[in-house]
Amino acid sequence: MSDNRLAMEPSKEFVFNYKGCYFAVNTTPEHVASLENFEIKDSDIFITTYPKSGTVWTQNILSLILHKGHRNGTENMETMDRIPWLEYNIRNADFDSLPSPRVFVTHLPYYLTPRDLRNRKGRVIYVSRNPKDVLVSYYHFSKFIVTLEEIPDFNIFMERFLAGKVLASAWFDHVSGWCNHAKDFNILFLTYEEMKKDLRSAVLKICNFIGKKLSEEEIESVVRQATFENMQKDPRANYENMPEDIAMKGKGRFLRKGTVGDWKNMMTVAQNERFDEVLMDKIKTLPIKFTWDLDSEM
Ligand SMILES: Nc1ncnc2c1ncn2[C@@H]1O[C@H](COP(=O)(O)OS(=O)(=O)O)[C@@H](OP(=O)(O)O)[C@H]1O
Repeated sequence: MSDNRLAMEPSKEFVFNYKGCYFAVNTTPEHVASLENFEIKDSDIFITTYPKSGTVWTQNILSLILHKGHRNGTENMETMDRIPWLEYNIRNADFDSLPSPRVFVTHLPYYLTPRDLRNRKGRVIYVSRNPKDVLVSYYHFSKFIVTLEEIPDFNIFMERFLAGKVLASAWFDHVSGWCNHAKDFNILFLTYEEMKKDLRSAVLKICNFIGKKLSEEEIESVVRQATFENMQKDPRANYENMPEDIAMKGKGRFLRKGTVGDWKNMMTVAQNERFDEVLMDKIKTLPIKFTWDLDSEM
């Protein structure tokens, strides 16, 4: 294989492909396959995202909404124990014994989710983010998380991202798959940018969707603790106590910048044109309208 083609292939040391989707090697094809039959309860909630789209943010919001002890700081439970990863059950959580409503987090494409979920059982909160910011966030993340292949050259990382040769595969396939099959799910769509613009409204939408009534004061407390600045200071929200096998290499932070439009600080004019050439026509077919910076909407 030529050097160029080699550079495009994700290393098998880090990922495997299962039914057209790349997974990190800290799960197994058997575990992913078993999820098809995973039994869903009506009260279950799934936070579903493509990587770097606001997953941890939404996890923290759900923890704050659902758990008084999390909200008032009397409980100190790690986010990944409170809301475990469905396809990466790294702490071997017993999913059956989680208190109701159980909340899971996942990067699964729609077609690999549990069958019950695809029959409108349980609830899905799907959060998406403009893909240029996703790309830049993903690039920085891959430099400091042990389980991701580090690709120092941003050009190569971008080409892999555009070709779907990264963990969770192609951004467009993920988002369009979920949008096109929305009717199969009981689903709420949110964007990172709307959360950023008006966090309170996003929190209220989530409360309404999951049928949780909170007082004004409680809502205020959720919103306050879910801001970027306050989450950065919260070790639970900032994933400071990660297990060693997925820990950080020490060059970055989980909550890095938390802004809309950071891609402008990273992508050259040529890279931006290349990105648009590959993805922009496709993006325009999506029902979600992305915000590229806080002053402009598509
Ligand atoms: N409260 C709050 N406000 C604004 N932005 C926030 C917040 N919490 C997390 N983030 C940003 O979300 C990005 C990480 O995305 P994910 O949590 O989806 O990453 S992961 O897929 O779970 O690895 C990552 O984005 P970047 O800063 O652009 O890298 C985080 O900083």
